[in-house]
Formats: sequence, structure tokens, C-alpha cells
Amino acid sequence: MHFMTALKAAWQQRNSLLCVGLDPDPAKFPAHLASRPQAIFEFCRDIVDATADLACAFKPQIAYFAARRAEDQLEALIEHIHTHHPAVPVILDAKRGDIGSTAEQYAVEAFERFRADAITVNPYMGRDSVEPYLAYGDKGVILLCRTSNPGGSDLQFLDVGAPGRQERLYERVARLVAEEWNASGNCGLVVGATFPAEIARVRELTGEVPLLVPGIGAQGGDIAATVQAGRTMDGCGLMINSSRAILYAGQGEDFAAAARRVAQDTRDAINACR
Ligand SMILES: O=C(O)c1cc(=O)[nH]c(=O)n1[C@@H]1O[C@H](COP(=O)(O)O)[C@@H](O)[C@H]1O
Repeated sequence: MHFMTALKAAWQQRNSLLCVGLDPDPAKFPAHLASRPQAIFEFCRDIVDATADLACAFKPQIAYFAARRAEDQLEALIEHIHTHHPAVPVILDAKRGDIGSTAEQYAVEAFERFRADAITVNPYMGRDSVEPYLAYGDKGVILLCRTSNPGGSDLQFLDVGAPGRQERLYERVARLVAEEWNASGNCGLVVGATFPAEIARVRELTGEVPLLVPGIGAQGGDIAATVQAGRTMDGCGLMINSSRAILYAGQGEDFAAAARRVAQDTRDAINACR
């Protein structure tokens, strides 16, 4: 199924704009999991099973798996999501960016090895570096635009407009994606919840393009401001990600139930503003 079709169905059927981020850090796992060889998979699986009905997407962050030689556990996790929660699309957060020939390999890795439904991509090497992902017309390509971190302003806020016409770099990315790269309707953009004014600007520039919005929860972004700035006319258009605030809500054997409570509260807080 086309990523956008799956995402729209998940928004509607689950009545949720919440993306549950899967950033498994064994140092923060409950003690009973610590010594288990498949701890990363088991931790994420339990979070997934406890939150799937509350989520419009899952977003595993590849670095947390690769850093611990646990790519096999990432494969198993995505397989688990597809098998047990097929209505919830999987966004592989890899933020790839490289020349076309290398990008082809990253696209194979994301879509054929890991079987992700979408991937995050860094667009700052230009169109040819993104084309190998766009060629998978039914997969989502979610491009960094205005990132949530403080240093995002160092480059993304530079004025690249013609003389007398200010245009920030992130605005150029948003415009390029909306006007040129999204010919197959499979693009999304990343805009941090920590910058609601820029969410509103990106929404203004891109019409209905879905926005992945990290930065609520641990990074302190404002839910109401995010939703008001980024929702589309039908009250959707957003995948609002929270990772650590959900994953590490509890420290004991009932960690998944604690994660569910925070996920539910977050989904409800988002819905209250739609
Ligand atoms: O692409 C991303 O997901 C992303 C972009 C961005 O601008 N900021 C950002 O925090 N992220 C990711 O979103 C997640 C945020 O995690 P928490 O701050 O724990 O909710 C991490 O996996 C980040 O890598």
C-alpha cells in the first residue's frame, strides 16, 4: 500500500496524529531486560504492542540499533509491526544523504532490507541525492526541513533569497519539495515542534504535505502551538513524534503499561487541539 494511503487511513481509523518514536537505549531499560540477548527487540516489541492502537506511525531510529550491532533486531521489530499491526506505517529514521549511487544502496537498505514504509532523508545534497528514494513511488520520503535542534538555525535560517526577497534555506527546501520533488505525492517534511512559527510557514508553503514533527515531550515543544500551526483543513496532516517521554515513562516490569499511559495522554492532548 502507498505510504500516504496507509498514513491517512491510520489518522482516520486510530483518530491519532501521534508517532511513537523507537529510540531504544539499553542504559535506560528496566533491570529485568538488561541481560537478555534480544533486549532491544523485546523492549521495542512490548512498547509497540502497548501503543499500536494509539499511533498513526512508528519511527525506529536506526542509530540506536546499529550502535549495538542490533540491525537484526531492527529487522525483526519491523517484521513484528507489519505482521501484528499492519495498519501502522513504519518510518525508518535514518536521515540519509549522499550521492545518487550510494543513495541507491541506502534506499535498498531501508525499503528492501528493513521493509520500512518511509524514510527520513537529508535533502541538503540536492535533488539527485534524493531521487533514488523518490523512485520507490509507494514509499514515503520525509525530508529534513526545519529541524528541532537549536543548531538547526545555523544553516536552515540562512537567507538564500534573491536580492530584496528574503527566503530562508528551510523555506526553499519546503518550496522545492512541494513544487518539484513531490510529483508522485510521496514526500513529507520534518519540522521541529520547538519552532511553531516555522511549522506554520511550512504549512503555508506546502499545502497538504504531511509534516513529521519531533520535539514534543523530552525536547519541550508545545503541543497546542504545534497542532494549531501545522494541521491541515481536515485536522490531520501531522505525525507528531515523541520518543523518550513515552519509552522511559516507567522503569519497572510494567514499563509498557506506563508507556501506554503517556502515549494515550499525548494523543488526547493532541486531539484536544485539532
Ligand atoms: O527526523 C527526526 O525524527 C528528527 C528530526 C529533528 O529535527 N529532531 C529530532 O529530534 N528528530 C528525531 O526525533 C526523535 C526525538 O526524540 P525525543 O526527543 O526523545 O522525543 C529522535 O529520534 C530524533 O533523532
